[in-house]
Amino acid sequence: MKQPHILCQKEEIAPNILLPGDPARVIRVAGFLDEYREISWNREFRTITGTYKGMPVTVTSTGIGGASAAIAVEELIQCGGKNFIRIGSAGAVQKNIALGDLIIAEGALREDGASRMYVDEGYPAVADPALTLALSHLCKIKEYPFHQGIVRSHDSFYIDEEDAIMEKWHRKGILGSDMETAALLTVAKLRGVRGASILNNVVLYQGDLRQGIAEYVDEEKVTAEGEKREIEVALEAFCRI
Ligand SMILES: O=P(O)(O)O[C@H]1O[C@H](CO)[C@@H](O)[C@H]1O
Ligand SMILES: O=c1cc[nH]c(=O)[nH]1
Repeated sequence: MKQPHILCQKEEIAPNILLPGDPARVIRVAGFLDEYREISWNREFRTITGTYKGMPVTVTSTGIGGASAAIAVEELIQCGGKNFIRIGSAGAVQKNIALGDLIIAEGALREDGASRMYVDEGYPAVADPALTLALSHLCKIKEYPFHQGIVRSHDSFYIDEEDAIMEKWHRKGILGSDMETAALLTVAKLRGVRGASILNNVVLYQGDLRQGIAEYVDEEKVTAEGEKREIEVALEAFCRI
């Protein structure tokens, strides 16, 4: 049976799945694969399945926010998905994180609505240790600048209190801000699959949010390179678990 939002069924989906937010990133991942075929594209959910160094892999875009990310993950699990790595973009919450640096989430603050509908806030959103270790090990070997720790996932970009919230989490050592990591890690843990997240920094701490994201969309050099690195590292991580 085809899943109602992602429009995929069991035999079309690999156990190892990359989750970008943006459907355009799906096709940029395709460039790293030996071969691939497009399975479906419905709403924000674009899915391809192919192989990387002979290993089957699926890539599905989750759209913006925890609500759509949770739908994608739930339906992909129904199709046989077992290991999930988000390959996202984020804004830095620390000054030492440069554009294009990678942020590996050990866990996520749950400031999103979707994960809180699943379970109380006290339940931690924790990344799978094996996938996370593989991601950081690969960044080290390749000498890609990366930072590892807690990220914050939220639901609303342009709220009046944004600067004050970032300042608060800056003081607590949070590394970056995105919108889907918490939902992915929470749903993955509740459903007994592996979830991890690696993020490409596209906005400097206290930098201009609109400008950072616009430059990333225009494939500005440093953040485009960060994206290539997170894709490469995530694909390699699947080969090591
Ligand atoms: O680039 P993606 O993976 O979509 O990630 C980030 O970018 C979007 C906002 O610009 C949000 O989805 C946020 O989490
Ligand atoms: O600052 C940012 C940049 C990308 N995505 C976010 O959620 N926040």
